[in-house]
Amino acid sequence: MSTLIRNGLVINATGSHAADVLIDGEHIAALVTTGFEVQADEVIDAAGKYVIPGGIDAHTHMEMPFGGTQSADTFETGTTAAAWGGTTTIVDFAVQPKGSSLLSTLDRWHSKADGNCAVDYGFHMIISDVTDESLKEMDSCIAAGVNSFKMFMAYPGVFYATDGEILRAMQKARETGATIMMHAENGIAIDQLVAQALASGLGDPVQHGLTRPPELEGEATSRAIQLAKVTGSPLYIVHLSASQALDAVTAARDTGQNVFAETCPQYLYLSLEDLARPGFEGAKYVASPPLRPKEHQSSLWRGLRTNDLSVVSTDHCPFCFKDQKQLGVGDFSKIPNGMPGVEHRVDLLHQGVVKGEITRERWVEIVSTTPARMFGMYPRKGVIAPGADADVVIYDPKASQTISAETHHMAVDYSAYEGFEVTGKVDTVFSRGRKVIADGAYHGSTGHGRFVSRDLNQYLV
Ligand SMILES: NC(=O)NCCC(=O)O
Ligand SMILES: [Zn+2]
Ligand SMILES: [Zn+2]
Repeated sequence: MSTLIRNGLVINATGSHAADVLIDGEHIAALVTTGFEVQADEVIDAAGKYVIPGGIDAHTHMEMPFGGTQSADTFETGTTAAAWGGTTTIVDFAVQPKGSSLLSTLDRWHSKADGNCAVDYGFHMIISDVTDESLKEMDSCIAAGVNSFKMFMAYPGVFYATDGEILRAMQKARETGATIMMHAENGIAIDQLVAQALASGLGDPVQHGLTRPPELEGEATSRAIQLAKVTGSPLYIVHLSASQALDAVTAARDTGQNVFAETCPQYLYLSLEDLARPGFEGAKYVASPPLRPKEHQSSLWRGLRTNDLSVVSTDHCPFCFKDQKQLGVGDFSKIPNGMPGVEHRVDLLHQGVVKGEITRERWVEIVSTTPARMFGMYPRKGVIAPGADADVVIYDPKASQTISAETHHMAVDYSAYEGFEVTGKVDTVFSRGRKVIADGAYHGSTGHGRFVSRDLNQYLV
């Protein structure tokens, strides 16, 4: 089956030009001068629209166990919602329970995802038990296409790793070429602040933000950077939310250290004011790190322009308001941490283009090309070029839409962006040559999505 996308504006991270895109089977076969005679089984007119590489969301949590419940999207519902939003690859986190091996964890995540995804997927591994055995098993994970490992400086007693444990994992990463991803918040200090707030009778959702001050994200980020420097390991800071943390990343990058960071749409568009909504509404916005006062947002946009922030991922980790978030009524520390977003990342970042914060090429770079490069999928993914997977989105930059739980496809009963009016809309989505979204309908199938075994990082960004 071949498809010709005619008359669109092809946007890659490196530039934009008018071209027709020929898809043959699962791959992009050619970029052709607009109007040049080419035979294809199907021809789609993309006049007035953008043709961009499918989005890559490098940070999702489908079916993730957390705080006695699990995130509401399955791999099936979550990847279908991703497709609706122009994301054709997710990288989800396999979570090692304490006492389990990394390989049994990987098997467990494969059994959840394999045969159930609408678009392609890969895995990172969360190491919550640093033992001689788990460190050895990092080699087997790498051989199995999983070469990025997340660690936590937060959540003592659950995922938390000591500085010594982090140092050992970083040494192993240095030796193997793996990437260490860090949840950088000082969990030991935060736990004290949480206990003090609860002891004073302060249980509302806004306390989640007040007990996790930005300084404690800045401190943990600096500490992770120093540990990475000592070991010579590259470091990727996940879900960076605070200007203090960004300052630390910027300073390290200015000295040439291999430190990278992602932020998330919620930190660009939502704020502590949302956590402080009346009643229990703020629970919808509980995620860690927490939403920050609004003034952090301009620093984050600046970081995206200067490439001190290289990626925007969603940290999609949805919990329903009606039952799951209610676990924390009266005690904010029991609200399951996480927010939905996998469906809206490409659109929300396009608002950065509309408002003049970033160029449209930078938009493509942030939502697709850099995650592909950073996590060993480039040039298979992240680019419109001959030979690449035909993960292609036709995007209408002029269409408008209103985000709402009434119309979204994520299996969660609220939208963090309810009522947001956005300019731009996904028109058609191809996943490895298969048309999965077109004419306002889903045409994909569960099980089309394939596991992406990722190559070791080349640090091209
Ligand atoms: N971010 C969040 O609150 N939940 C998901 C787990 C994590 O990424 O730390
Ligand atoms: Zn995290
Ligand atoms: Zn996360």
